[in-house]
Amino acid sequence: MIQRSFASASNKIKIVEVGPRDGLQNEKQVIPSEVKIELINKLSNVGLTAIEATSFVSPKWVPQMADARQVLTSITQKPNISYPVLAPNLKGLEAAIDAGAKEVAIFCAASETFNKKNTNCTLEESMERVKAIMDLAREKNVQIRGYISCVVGCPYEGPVSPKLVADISKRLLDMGCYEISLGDTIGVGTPGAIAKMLDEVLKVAPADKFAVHTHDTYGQALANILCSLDYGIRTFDSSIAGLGGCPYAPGAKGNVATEDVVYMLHGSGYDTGIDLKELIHIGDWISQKLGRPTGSRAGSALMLAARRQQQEKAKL
Ligand SMILES: CC(C)(COP(=O)([O-])OP(=O)([O-])OC[C@H]1O[C@@H](n2cnc3c(N)ncnc32)[C@H](O)[C@@H]1OP(=O)([O-])[O-])[C@@H](O)C(=O)NCCC(=O)NCCSC(=O)C[C@@](C)(O)CC(=O)[O-]
Repeated sequence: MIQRSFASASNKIKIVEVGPRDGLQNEKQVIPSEVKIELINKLSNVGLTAIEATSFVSPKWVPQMADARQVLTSITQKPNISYPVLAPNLKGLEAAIDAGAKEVAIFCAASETFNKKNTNCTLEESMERVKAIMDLAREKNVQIRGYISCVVGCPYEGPVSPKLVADISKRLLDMGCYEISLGDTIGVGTPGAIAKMLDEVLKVAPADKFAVHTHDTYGQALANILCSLDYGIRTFDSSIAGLGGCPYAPGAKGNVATEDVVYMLHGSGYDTGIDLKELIHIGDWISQKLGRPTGSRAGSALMLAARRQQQEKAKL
């Protein structure tokens, strides 16, 4: 049974657009840096306030992100938008700062096996890395966002304990993360599982300290966002055209599509500040660049309607 007692929170929603990073990191084809840069510049014009730009991770582990410095230093950064980047260790943080990053996201998983596969270390070693990152970040005035992967299920270990997710959240917040993004990395979560996880997590900090990051592998992403809204969560990660999938989560589908999230939220009376009409054109553009149909249902339907309208106009 889903608890609905937090439904009175604000109707303002923050979307963290993760397409340029989470969306593209797992693409097998080489994506030119210019395309990534153009994607971020286009996304900077639709009302988004946070666009995750790239990751400063080992290029041996994630070759697609090898151009992190070029991307971050070439985009046109707008003053009202943050452009966080991922860093798994001190080396990544130093490189990110050197390229001008003002916000960095660290990541770990609520599963030892996933943590090892993704970052080649145990959860405790991840915590040590985060501590080292925090010390330098504080000195350099860089904001740190924390990701926890596998918050309801792990591809290697199965269901994950909500208590463990709450414990890791508390440790990351205590170390200085300004927000924790709770990742359903493989999209196995249902509203029931998300509710159980949030019941525990919200014992350690209020809802405004958390974001929810969903993948749509089982078609549950929008339902999980709706459930999280009931718990007072107001920040959601999503990816243009539903791009994405973690390289260390076999079979995981893309992130929930930003167009679908915005369509649902606007239709339900929430305010994202995002221009959906502009957004769907970017989804269409990047899908054409990647040579495949968009992963957004709303994007696809709205583009079709827009094209029909254009054809009707041309006939007149
Ligand atoms: C953490 C490591 C580096 C450990 O990997 P390792 O092999 O144990 O690292 P190492 O310290 O032994 O170094 C190996 C090589 O990598 C280099 N190296 C070391 N660090 C860096 C760095 N920062 N940037 C660039 N290069 C680096 C280092 O210099 C060395 O180079 P070599 O001497 O062999 O030429 C590796 O496992 C790694 O990069 N992992 C990242 C994996 C990744 O990016 N996964 C996807 C992001 S997480 C995700 O998508 C989930 C999320 C966030 O979206 C939420 C969700 O949905 O759950």
